[in-house]
Amino acid sequence: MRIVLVGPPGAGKGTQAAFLAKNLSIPHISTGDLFRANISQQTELGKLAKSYMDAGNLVPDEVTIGMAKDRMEKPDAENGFLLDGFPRNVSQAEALDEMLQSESMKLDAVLDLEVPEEEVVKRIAGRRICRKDSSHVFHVTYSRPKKEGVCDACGGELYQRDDDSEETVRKRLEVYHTQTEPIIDYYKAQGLVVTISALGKVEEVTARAMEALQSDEDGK
Ligand SMILES: Nc1ncnc2c1ncn2[C@@H]1O[C@H](COP(=O)(O)OP(=O)(O)O)[C@@H](O)[C@H]1O
Repeated sequence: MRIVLVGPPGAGKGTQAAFLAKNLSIPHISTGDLFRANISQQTELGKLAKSYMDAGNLVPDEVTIGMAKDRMEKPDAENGFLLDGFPRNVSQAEALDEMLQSESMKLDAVLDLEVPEEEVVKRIAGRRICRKDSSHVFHVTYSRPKKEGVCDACGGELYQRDDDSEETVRKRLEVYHTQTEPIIDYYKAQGLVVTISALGKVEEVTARAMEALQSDEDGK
């Protein structure tokens, strides 16, 4: 299966993607994680991306599309993938379509995670992420980790992302509305969009997503 996950920052895309990719036996490809790996390895690409990310802006398409394409061409992605954070604007969506068409492939579904705006700001400002596994996310506001700064799941160090300050979150939301949301209509025109609510427990959202993807497949 080839799936694209969309939704505002803080919708839980990364968390859901990790579970869904496991359930569906396809690789989870997150452009945000690819950028963060480049930042921690201090590559040229990482240095360039960081300035955009810290300001809450999109990294330029020239850089992003090439990086996403390289990752999708890896052997593990031959039979499918779950894209998280890509495409993030209409020109990236067009580039993805062109890339898939040239290989006679197509997307199976675009899963849209819906969450109210107030919830997003609350979730992100209080979130801490594990350095060992970025799908281990904790919210100091409600699921406080048992020991401050330590991941309950694996013992890794928890940190706050540089772009998770309230000011940057507001900018990321604005960028989401103006640049990313239009891809939902772009994909609706292709009949690919499946929308679910991202509220509730992590496992409830995963179950909702699996069910929606399944009935979408059955309906095709
Ligand atoms: N496809 C993309 N195009 C441009 N920039 C991207 C893309 N994916 C990630 N980024 C950059 O990385 C940042 C973090 O993305 P991500 O980890 O997906 O977090 P979130 O979905 O919570 O905003 C974005 O704000 C943006 O600067």
